[in-house]
Amino acid sequence: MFRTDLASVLAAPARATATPLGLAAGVSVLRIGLTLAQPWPIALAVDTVTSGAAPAGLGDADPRLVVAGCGLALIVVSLGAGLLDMAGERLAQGAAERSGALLRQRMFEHCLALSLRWHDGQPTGELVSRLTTDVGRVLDALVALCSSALADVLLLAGSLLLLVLLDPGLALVGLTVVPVLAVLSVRQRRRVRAAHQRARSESGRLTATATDLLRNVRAVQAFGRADHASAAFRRRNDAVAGVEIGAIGVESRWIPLSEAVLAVGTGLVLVAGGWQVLAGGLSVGTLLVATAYLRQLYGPVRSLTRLSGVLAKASASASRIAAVLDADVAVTDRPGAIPAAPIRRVQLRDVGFAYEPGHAVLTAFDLDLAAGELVCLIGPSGAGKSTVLNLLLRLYDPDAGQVLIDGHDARHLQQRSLRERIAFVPQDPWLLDGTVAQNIAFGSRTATRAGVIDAGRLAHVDEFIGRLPLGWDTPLGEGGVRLSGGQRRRIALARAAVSGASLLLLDEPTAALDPASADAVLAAVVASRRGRTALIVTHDERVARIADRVVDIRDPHSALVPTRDEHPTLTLERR
Ligand SMILES: Nc1ncnc2c1ncn2[C@@H]1O[C@H](COP(=O)(O)OP(=O)(O)OP(=O)(O)O)[C@@H](O)[C@H]1O
Repeated sequence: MFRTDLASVLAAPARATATPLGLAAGVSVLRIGLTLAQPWPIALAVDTVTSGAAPAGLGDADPRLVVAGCGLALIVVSLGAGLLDMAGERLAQGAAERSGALLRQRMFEHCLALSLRWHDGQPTGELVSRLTTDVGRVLDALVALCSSALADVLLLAGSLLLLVLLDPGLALVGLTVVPVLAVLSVRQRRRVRAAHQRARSESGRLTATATDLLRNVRAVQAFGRADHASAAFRRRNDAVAGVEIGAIGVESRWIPLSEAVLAVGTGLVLVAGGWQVLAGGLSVGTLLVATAYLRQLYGPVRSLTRLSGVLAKASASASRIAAVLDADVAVTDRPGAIPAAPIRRVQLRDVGFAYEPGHAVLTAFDLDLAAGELVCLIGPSGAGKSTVLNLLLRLYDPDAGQVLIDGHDARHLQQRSLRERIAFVPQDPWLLDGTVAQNIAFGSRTATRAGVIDAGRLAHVDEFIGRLPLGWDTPLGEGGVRLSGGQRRRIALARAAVSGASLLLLDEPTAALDPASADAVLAAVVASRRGRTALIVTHDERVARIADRVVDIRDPHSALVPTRDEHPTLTLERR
C-alpha cells in the first residue's frame, strides 16, 4: 500500500525528469566499473613487493617501476571514481529538485481545485507541511534511488561475481551473514516506517498550530494570551520532539546491529583465508583482494539497508501526499458543461444544504432574482445568508434542489466561466499581499491601470490613496494589515467594480463603516451596478433602502419593498 503510494506519487515527476535521472544512473554505472577496479593495483603492488619480482604477465619489468605504476593507477582510478560520483550526485540532486517542484505544483493546483468542504476539514498548516517537508522526504528517496540504488546493486553484483571467481569458498563464508541481515533489514524497515508516520503526523499538527496562532497574533496579543498560545505550541512541540526522538532511536539501533553482523562475516573470511595463506593455498595479495571485495560487498549491503530506511520514511510521507492528490472532492466541470453567458436571471429552487451532515442550513429554500434587479437578503445571524452567496458562486453544490443561472443548472456550466461572470465582495475582503492596484486588478484578468484607478474612484478608494506612502502602488501586507476595515472593504468593492461581471454579490458591504463612509460605499454600489443583477446580504437598513426588493431568508416568498421616503428609519412593506 505505502510502496504503491510512493510509486504513484513519484511516477509523473520522475517521468518528466527521466533524461537527467537516466544520465545520473548511467554515470553511477561507470563509477562502479572504476570502484571495482580499485583493489587490483593494491594487490599487484603487494604481490610484487612480497615476491621481489614483477608478476608473471609483466615479464622481467623492474619491480620498482611496477609498484610506481600501481600507485599511479590507484590515483587515476580513485580520482575518476570521485569525479563520476560528483557528476552523478549533481545530476540526481538537480533532477530530484525539478521533480519536487513539479510535485509541489501539482499538489498546489489540486488543492486549489478541491472543494471548500474538503478545505473546511483541513488545517492550512497541515497542508503546508505536506507541500514542503513531505515532498522533501520523497525527494530524498528519489535522489537515493537514482544516485545510489542502481550503483549499489551493480557494486554488490560485481563484487559478488569477482569474489566468487577469485575464491568460491571464501565467497561462501563471507555470504553466510547476508540472509541474517536481509531478515533483520525487513523488520527494521517496518519499524522505521511506522515511527516516521507518527512523527510526520505530529509534525503536521505542529505546523497547523503554529500557522493558526501566528495568523491570529493580533488576537493573541490583544487578549494578552501569549502564555496560552505558547503553552499550546509547547504541547505540540514537545510531542513532535518526543516522536522524532523515538524515531531516531528506532533508526540508530540498526547501526550497531548491522555492523556486528557484517563484522562476523569479515572475521570468518579473515580466519578461513588466513588459514589458507598459512597452508600455502592462497597468496597474501589474493587474500587482500578478497577482503577488499568483501568490504565492497558489505558497503552496498549497508547502503541498501540505509536506503530501505530512506524509502520507509519517504513512503510515510508519500501516503500523506497521496491523501491530498487522491482527494476526489473537487467541484469540477461535468462532461459537456457549457460556458456561462452574461448572467441575467438567477434562481434557487427548493435548495437544501448542510455543511455537516444532519445540520441543515437551508431547507427547501427558494429565491428569484430578475434580470437587472437589486435584491437585499436579510435575516438573523447564522441563518444562512452568506451560504446562499457560496452556492451561487458554486463554492459548494446544494445537497438538494437547484441553482439556476438563466435557466441552466449551475452544475452544467463551466465553473471558471461562471465565476468570471460574478463579482463578489465578501464580508472579510480577502486582500492579498500585493499593492493597492494589484489587489483591485485581481477582480479582472483584463484590468488596465486606467481601469483600476477608475474603479478605485468609483469605490472611493481615491479618498485615502493620497495618504498611503506610494499611492496606488503601496504594498498592503499580508491580508491587507496596513489598512483599516473600511479601507479594505472599499478596495474589495473596487475589485468588483473593475470586473466586467454581470452578477454582483455583496456580503455586508457596509459593515465596519462609519455612516459617511457607508453612504459613500452605497453610492459606489449604485454607480458600479450599471444595470447588473445584484444580491446584497446585509443587516444594514441603509443598504436595504437602495434595493428593488428585500427578501427575509426566513420567509423568502414574502416580497418586502423598501419605502423610499425621507424618514431616517427604513420600513419594509409586503408587496
Ligand atoms: N464552513 C462551514 N462549515 C461548517 N458550518 C458552517 C460553515 N460556514 C458556515 N457554517 C454554519 O452555517 C450557518 C450559516 O452560516 P452563514 O455564514 O451562511 O450565516 P449568515 O446568515 O451569513 O450569518 P451572518 O449574518 O452572521 O454572517 C451557521 O450556523 C454557521 O455556523
